[in-house]
Amino acid sequence: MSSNTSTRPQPVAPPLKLMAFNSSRQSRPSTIVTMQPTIPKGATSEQYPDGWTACLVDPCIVRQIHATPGFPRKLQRPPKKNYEIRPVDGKGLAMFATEDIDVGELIVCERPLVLVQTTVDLPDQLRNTNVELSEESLRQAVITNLERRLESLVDQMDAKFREQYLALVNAHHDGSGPLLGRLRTNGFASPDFDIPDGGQHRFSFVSNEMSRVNHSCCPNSEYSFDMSSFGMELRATRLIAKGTEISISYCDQTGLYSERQEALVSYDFTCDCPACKDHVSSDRFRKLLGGPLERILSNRKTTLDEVLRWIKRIEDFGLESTWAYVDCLQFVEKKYQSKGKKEKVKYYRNKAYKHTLAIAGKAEALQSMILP
Ligand SMILES: C[S@@+](CC[C@H](N)C(=O)[O-])C[C@H]1O[C@@H](n2cnc3c(N)ncnc32)[C@H](O)[C@@H]1O
Repeated sequence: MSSNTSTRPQPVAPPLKLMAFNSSRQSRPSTIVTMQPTIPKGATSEQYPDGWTACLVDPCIVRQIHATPGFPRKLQRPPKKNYEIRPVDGKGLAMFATEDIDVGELIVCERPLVLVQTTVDLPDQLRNTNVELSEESLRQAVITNLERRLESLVDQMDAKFREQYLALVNAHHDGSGPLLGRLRTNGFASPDFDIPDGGQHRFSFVSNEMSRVNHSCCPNSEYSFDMSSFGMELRATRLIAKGTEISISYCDQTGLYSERQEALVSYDFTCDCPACKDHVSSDRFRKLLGGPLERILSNRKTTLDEVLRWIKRIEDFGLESTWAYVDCLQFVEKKYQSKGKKEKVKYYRNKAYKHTLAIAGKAEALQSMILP
């Protein structure tokens, strides 16, 4: 997810769309390996209740993961299970709150089933051929290649995790193959890794329970990734009342209706969230979240009341998972600070912290408390 009002790095992203395939014949081949970090060969899922991740990535990525301070920390689980997964009309399975869940509260923390580098080079036989191939043929060749690699990866998974992966939904009927289709339907983009070739590589995580969270353009939760525990974390971005469906956004929720529709096409459903139902007013507001709000927040003359009204409007449009919202909260905190209103400062600081925690995870939230 990206924000129009902040240049801060966004460590998480929505579930993947199939990546821009590298169709350059000259490109350097990347070595892709299959491995399971830190888990001894032959280990079973019973021995490792936190699970582990089958990786289909360049070996240098595995080295980077291993070099993360504290890796592999134990997963931080919520103190009590606060959700259930059950079918819902027209959406397949869905995740529901089984009690009220507060902003910033952890809902799910799980180790991904797979981590896959989704930008892959052309198979050797195609790279070495002199025959000109159409973009579509190249795309199909890369898809087939990745499907084969995924077959080998899935074959090596523990039986329980393999079963979980194969039970996921595949919404992609465009020649992706059953394993790549599942990756594309359920994948979450990972944080960036440094690759020595300097290329723009992309990675995708798939996990078990979190894959059951459906989409909304005004979601009530957000995903982040904690590298040291290698855990995917889902937290509430507004109060989720018991019985409410838990949702995330699969696309940039600050995008306009037409942009969101386009981004969602490959998931094979029509979004009927409030922003899509009333797209005229939601588009009008979303257009303001970019440049106009940014200018308002950087203008010294902007008043506290003005930004408090913005906060209310962002909440009315269900956009609390955006950086625009956090930026407004931090603006208000600073204004109260300049007025010496300690209680208000504490309140808004805590609110900004909880939202940053939900959007970007603990490391980023702690960092935001330290920064002036
Ligand atoms: C990541 S899966 C989510 C869990 C899925 N419902 C299941 O049964 O496992 C994504 C798929 O769920 C369905 N889906 C997600 N959000 C939806 C929504 N707002 N309305 C209808 N279907 C949705 C679509 O079929 C989509 O391709």
